[in-house]
Amino acid sequence: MIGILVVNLGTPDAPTAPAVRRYLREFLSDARVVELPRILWWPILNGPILLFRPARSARNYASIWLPDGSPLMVYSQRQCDALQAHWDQQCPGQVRVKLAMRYGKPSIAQGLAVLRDAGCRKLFVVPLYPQYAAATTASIFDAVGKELRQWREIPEIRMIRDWYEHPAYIHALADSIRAWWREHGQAERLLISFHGLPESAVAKGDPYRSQCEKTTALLVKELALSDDQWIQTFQSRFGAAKWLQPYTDKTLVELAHSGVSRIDIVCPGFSADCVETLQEIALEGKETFLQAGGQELRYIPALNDNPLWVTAFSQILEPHWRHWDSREILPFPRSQAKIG
Ligand SMILES: C=CC1=C(C)c2cc3[nH]c(cc4nc(cc5[nH]c(cc1n2)c(C)c5CCC(=O)O)C(CCC(=O)O)=C4C)c(C)c3C=C
Ligand SMILES: [Fe+2]
Ligand SMILES: [Fe+2]
Repeated sequence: MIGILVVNLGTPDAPTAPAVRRYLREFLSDARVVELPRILWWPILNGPILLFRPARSARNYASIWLPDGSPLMVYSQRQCDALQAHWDQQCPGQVRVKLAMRYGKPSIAQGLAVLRDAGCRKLFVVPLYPQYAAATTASIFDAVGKELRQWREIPEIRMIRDWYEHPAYIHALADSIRAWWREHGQAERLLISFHGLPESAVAKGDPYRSQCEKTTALLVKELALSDDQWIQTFQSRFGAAKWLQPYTDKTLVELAHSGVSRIDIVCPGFSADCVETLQEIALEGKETFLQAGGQELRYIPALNDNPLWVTAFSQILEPHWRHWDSREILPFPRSQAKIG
């Protein structure tokens, strides 16, 4: 049996200040996320941040909360259900997909235990981040390593690091945007917004910015957009330090002031919709743009459980399985191995 541990960031379990505080405490205590020396960071985190941010953040979560819970959890779980159904059909009984969250529940330790108990001796760990950042991807690998330190017998493991330029991912993104344009029409400008990162992380060698730029270059090429039809930005900055630029919110104002009235926004770094896309972009970004004089801002949903993404995901893993012992592993159906 092959196990696939699909890992996303994690999310509060309720849109309330206490639940958001618990979540932020765990998330922002991770030294991969905030790299300041602990002695400096601890009083800031336990002072102003955990005092004031949870209430404001909880209001943001409340504005996009779904009947079944936090969007990040709901869409990540649907994605895993769709992946499980895909492999149940391709090779019944041979693959087990399990969702885990880096912060909160279901934890990485719980996810690994479920796969072990299901008899998985070969394991993929797949962070749901197409672009590598130490703050996200490496933190998941840390947590997997930390948990496995307590196991006597560990499985054979492959960690999928990134897929920012994989043709199947680019193709799925482009197809989902084209499908959206067929249904809703195309605005004057496509804004391609990625989660931000402190500039200092890139200065220390994080490949995140160049991976985002490569994703954008491949995407606009596949969409055959000319240079005046798109713009790439970074959103969700946190704290006072300089983050990657151009900033999404400032760009929205500048575009409105320069006479652009209709914008479509897509966020290719988010595999599942969440507070950063549904609240910060689709609600707050829209308000910012309209207040600055723009007329329409439309958010193009993340890939979520789109069948295009399920196919792309299986294609991203495909070469990895082929390298595993073929006697134990299902032969990968040739029809699935082709891209396009
Ligand atoms: C120093 C702080 C942060 C870094 C660095 C950071 C990097 C980073 N984050 C994502 C993806 C997501 N972040 C999300 C929420 C979120 N991010 C931060 C801070 C940093 N992120 C905070 C404080 C929050 C919580 C919301 C808030 O209070 O503003 C989410 C959504 C979670 C959800 O529950 O919906 C995602 C996804 C990436 C990809 C990244 C580095 C590239
Ligand atoms: Fe974040
Ligand atoms: Fe945000």
